[in-house]
Amino acid sequence: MKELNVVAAIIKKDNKILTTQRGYGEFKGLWEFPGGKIEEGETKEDALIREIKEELNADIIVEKFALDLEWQYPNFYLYMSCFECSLKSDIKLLEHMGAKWLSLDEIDSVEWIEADIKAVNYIKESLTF
Ligand SMILES: Nc1nc2c([nH]c(=O)n2[C@H]2C[C@H](O)[C@@H](COP(=O)(O)OP(=O)(O)OP(=O)(O)O)O2)c(=O)[nH]1
Repeated sequence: MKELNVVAAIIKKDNKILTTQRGYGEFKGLWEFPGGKIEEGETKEDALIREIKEELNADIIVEKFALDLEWQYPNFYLYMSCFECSLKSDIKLLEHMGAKWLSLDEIDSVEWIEADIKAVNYIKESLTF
């Protein structure tokens, strides 16, 4: 079974977190944490900084490790590490079809990719703004 190693950013601003809507592929239309696959030779932090630049044309500060999650998809096994981050610049959507800043009350108002449930629970229970 193919394995994917992915990093994801829980980007915080003004007591809200950023979620982005996938613009292409099998999860098109679902909401996720921006990020992507770790490339050969990269640290997780390097990968996250690169991915956020590619997807949102933004610079971030990776503040702290949040959680690791795993998910069995029909065609691959996902390992995803999530980090709490903040923005050093504005965002511009280069790959996603939408973005929302969600307060804690609004976390369940979007349809998250099913694998993200543990990260969503982390936000509800353990996130430090
Ligand atoms: N970025 C991100 N990916 C997620 C989340 N949840 C989840 O299951 N995934 C899955 C979807 C994808 O299969 C994989 C991430 O790969 P990706 O396609 O975003 O990675 P990439 O930017 O390197 O992609 P690409 O160049 O191959 O299009 O992880 C999430 O919250 N954020």
